[in-house]
Amino acid sequence: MRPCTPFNVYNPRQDTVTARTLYDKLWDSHRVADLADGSSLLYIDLHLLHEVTSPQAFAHLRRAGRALWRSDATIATPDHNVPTLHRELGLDGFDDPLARLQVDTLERNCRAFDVPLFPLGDLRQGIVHVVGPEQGLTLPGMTVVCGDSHTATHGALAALAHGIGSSEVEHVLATQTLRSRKLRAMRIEIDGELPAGVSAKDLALHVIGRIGAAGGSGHAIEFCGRAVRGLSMEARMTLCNMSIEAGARVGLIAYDEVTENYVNGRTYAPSGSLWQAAIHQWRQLHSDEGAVFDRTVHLQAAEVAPGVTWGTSPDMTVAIDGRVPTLEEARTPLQRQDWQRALDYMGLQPGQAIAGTPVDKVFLGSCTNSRIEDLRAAAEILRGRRVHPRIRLAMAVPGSGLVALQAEREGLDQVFLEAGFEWRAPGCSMCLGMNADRLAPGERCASTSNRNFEGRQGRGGRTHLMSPAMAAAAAVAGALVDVRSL
Ligand SMILES: CC(C)[C@H](C(=O)O)[C@@H](O)C(=O)O
Ligand code: SF4
Repeated sequence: MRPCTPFNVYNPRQDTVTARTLYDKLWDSHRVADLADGSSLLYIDLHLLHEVTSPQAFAHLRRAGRALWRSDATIATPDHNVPTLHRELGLDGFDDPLARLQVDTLERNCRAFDVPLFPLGDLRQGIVHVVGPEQGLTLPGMTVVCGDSHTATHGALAALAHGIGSSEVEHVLATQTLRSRKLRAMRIEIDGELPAGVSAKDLALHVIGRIGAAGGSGHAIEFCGRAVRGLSMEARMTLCNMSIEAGARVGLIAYDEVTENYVNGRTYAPSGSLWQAAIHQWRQLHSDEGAVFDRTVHLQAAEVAPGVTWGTSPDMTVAIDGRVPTLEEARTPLQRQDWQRALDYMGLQPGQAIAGTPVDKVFLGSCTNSRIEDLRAAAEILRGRRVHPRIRLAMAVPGSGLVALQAEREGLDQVFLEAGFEWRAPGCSMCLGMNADRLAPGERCASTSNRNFEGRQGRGGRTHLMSPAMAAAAAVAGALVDVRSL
């Protein structure tokens, strides 16, 4: 273990810069001041807002008579509780008065405080973590915050990105800075290549299964190694998105050509000479040779198989050809208790094969897996096939209006509809059931989202997390199945 400071931090009094991690570089370049209690004030480049965690912050600002420090570094879009049907009705399409009030309040606050907004009905509206990178708002080297734990997603672009609480949302709105404590640095190196039919979601579940749901706590994780470099930008977002489910606030991937090609040409990305200047700097966004991490984990990509969760925590995960654990396999009495409770809640028997478990609903969406590549992967499985008659509802919920448009241009919406899926409007939807898209008690769902906690998708609902291809395969088979066997 090494102390985080001062040895690995750029010291302006010295001529030499010691080897730094990517996290060190992002931290150092945003540190405005060191505070007496050991925390630091970080400058925030981009602040993303949604309807659930911003209302109190605006209310407090109003009461204190404060303005926004930089409304142009702030952007908002409603996502968590928007309905995914009848969007042509606007606010009249909401059955839930609280959800309607929150979305209406977001729109009013944005008007009053001059915050750019992608509102309902705008093609750019969508899940905030899909929208930021898609628009080129999230850029390499930035600090990005949002009142939302899955802000870790944006770290895939070599940005320091994490969730903040409502009072911090207020602080950032008023000052464009955040009081932060430096995290420890963890490196997860994934060697080799992912086998055919295995995606970034399977890798994310594998990582969480190995290090545990609290394995990354207190750390900023940097994912590296050949398997990570081989991932597309969208796949990298899936991996970083799930860092929070491994207990880490931050997930990072170094800048490379994949990042550069993804960002180039996006609406808010720099262009011309600014682009040239930007890429010159961005190319430094990697951990230096010899940079020291507090913890390193090595994993082999060849060992990753299509995964599925069996329990009520994302680390209760198993390869699709595996078995639910028996209680005797628990390492501690506490784990045994957790597993017993999870098995009861999920209606599963210890030691049973996970494949073949019948499914009632299928949800394709969420900030983890609702981008165009996710929809393509699912559509590829569904083309020419039908949803099993046992499935009560299979829904595809694109991450943004622009993702939906692209999918429609490629005819993917037709593939979903012909297979028996519903094609819905963008939002968080059944990822957390803050709108009408929910599981009924006891219903079992094959879901591409990121959390399988008790009641997450509706009271008494049972969630199995998996990749888009695996969820599509479950829709066809009416049960959990190995997508490679279809
Ligand atoms: C509502 C919001 C605060 C929450 C989060 O922070 O993650 C949500 O997005 C979630 O996924 O549970
Ligand atoms: S899609 Fe799910 S995980 Fe992502 S921000 Fe929305 S509710 Fe949270």
